[in-house]
Amino acid sequence: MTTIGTPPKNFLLSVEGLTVSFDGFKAVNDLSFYVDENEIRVIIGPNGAGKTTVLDLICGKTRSTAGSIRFREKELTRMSESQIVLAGVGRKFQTPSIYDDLTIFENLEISYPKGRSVWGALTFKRDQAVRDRVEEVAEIIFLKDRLHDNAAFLSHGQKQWLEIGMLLIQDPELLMLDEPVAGMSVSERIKTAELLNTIIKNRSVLVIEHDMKFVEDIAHKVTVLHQGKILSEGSMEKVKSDPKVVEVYLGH
Ligand SMILES: Nc1ncnc2c1ncn2[C@@H]1O[C@H](COP(=O)(O)OP(=O)(O)OP(=O)(O)O)[C@@H](O)[C@H]1O
Repeated sequence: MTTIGTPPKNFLLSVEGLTVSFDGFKAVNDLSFYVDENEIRVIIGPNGAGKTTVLDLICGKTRSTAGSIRFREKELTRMSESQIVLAGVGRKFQTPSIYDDLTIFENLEISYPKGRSVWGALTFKRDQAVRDRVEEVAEIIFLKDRLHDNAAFLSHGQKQWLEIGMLLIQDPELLMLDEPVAGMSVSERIKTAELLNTIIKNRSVLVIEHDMKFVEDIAHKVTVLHQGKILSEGSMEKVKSDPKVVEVYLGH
């Protein structure tokens, strides 16, 4: 029998029935959510709600017990961490993993994907393409005039931006960030919101965040997790006024 009707919408990321059980404890429990193209989605929720575990599952660091994670036409639950990166999913962890003794230029340069060059043996052209891309990314992360300084001299916030830049240079279609503004100054936080709004022209961003002011500045949609399940979902306005969210999270 054929079904006639509107085909399901093509989301960039479709998470369905996702479950992971650690010794019988379901840290993520039958979770479903959908992320659009060019969307900034923020996941919030109390400590232990399962937020980090969701990102671990998407990037392949943790294996699911059940459920599906569709990204474009690919089923990520069956792929290795490196295959998931190649498929276009970038993940930034809380602690920056930049090289302090290299310059900002060098940090970005070493993150440029190898073997993706269309120039073949024309090394000269490839080098120019890398330099152009490094400069383009440096501008987005507000570090264009610092390219030849060692990363050690950057502020905490600038180091976070550099690490975002090291992911951006690989041009991921989905970028996942775990508490990107933790420890940042107010002005750095505002610039980070600006940065995210620039980069979603070519991708979607999935962010875990506790800083509600920042969430208000960036979120197109908020997913509130509690005990591995969705407690509420929608605009910041909507979830903020949801009594369940106030009770388990925002009221504390
Ligand atoms: N590898 C693991 N083995 C056993 N339990 C785990 C593992 N990873 C996470 N958990 C448990 O799963 C639950 C969810 O943890 P998770 O770190 O995803 O929460 P979170 O929402 O990110 O919290 P926080 O805001 O504190 O970072 C916690 O109870 C945690 O102890």
